[in-house]
Amino acid sequence: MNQNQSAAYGSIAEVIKERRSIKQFKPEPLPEGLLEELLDIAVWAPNHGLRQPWRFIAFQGEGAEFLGDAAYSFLKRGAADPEFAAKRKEYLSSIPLTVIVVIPEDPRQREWDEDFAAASALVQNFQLAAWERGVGTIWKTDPYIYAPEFRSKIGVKPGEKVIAMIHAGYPEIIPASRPRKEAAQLLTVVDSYPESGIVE
Ligand SMILES: Cc1cc2nc3c(=O)[nH]c(=O)nc-3n(C[C@H](O)[C@H](O)[C@H](O)COP(=O)(O)O)c2cc1C
Repeated sequence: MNQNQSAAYGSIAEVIKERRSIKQFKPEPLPEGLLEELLDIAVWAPNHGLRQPWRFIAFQGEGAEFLGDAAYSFLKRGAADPEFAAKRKEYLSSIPLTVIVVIPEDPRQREWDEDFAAASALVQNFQLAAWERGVGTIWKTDPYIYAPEFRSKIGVKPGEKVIAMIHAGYPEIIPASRPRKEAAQLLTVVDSYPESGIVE
């Protein structure tokens, strides 16, 4: 990477710190091809054995309406407030783009953990690449992603794990950032041989 390239969009550190989770989006759709462009960046996430365990299901346009209806049939059946269910349906239907990220469930614990971690890195890559282009996202894990009926309606296969539902679009409102703990409060540095033989 040369200096000109790095100056084009701001540093990685800036993009990481300035990205915010966006809940309110402008109605305009994202440009054609942007979804594929963002995914082609996101898939450069580290992943063990280059298993690339993920696949994606995207909803936009009338697809967003379908997604809203699928969530509504789940929400209205539960104890949830009917007004909440209707509002959620309307909200989901209005989101310019929703991407579902899934991985196969792996009966081997290590591979399963690795694939989950790799797909999480992919989701963050997607969010950062989007933010760099002025597109807001939010990573959602709403309860319906665990509901068999909702999952099968939206094309998630048995034996697949939903890692994220990513909503995306141009931000209507960018919320203020909430501070993070300083690393110094969380960090244990071992820079001498522990006398007890154990890191305290
Ligand atoms: C695994 C995961 C699941 C999340 N699920 C939700 C969710 O279901 N609803 C929600 O409002 N935000 C969700 N978020 C977004 C967080 O609430 C958000 O990242 C956090 O409030 C910090 O805000 P920021 O991203 O703007 O810094 C999720 C984030 C992660 C990493």
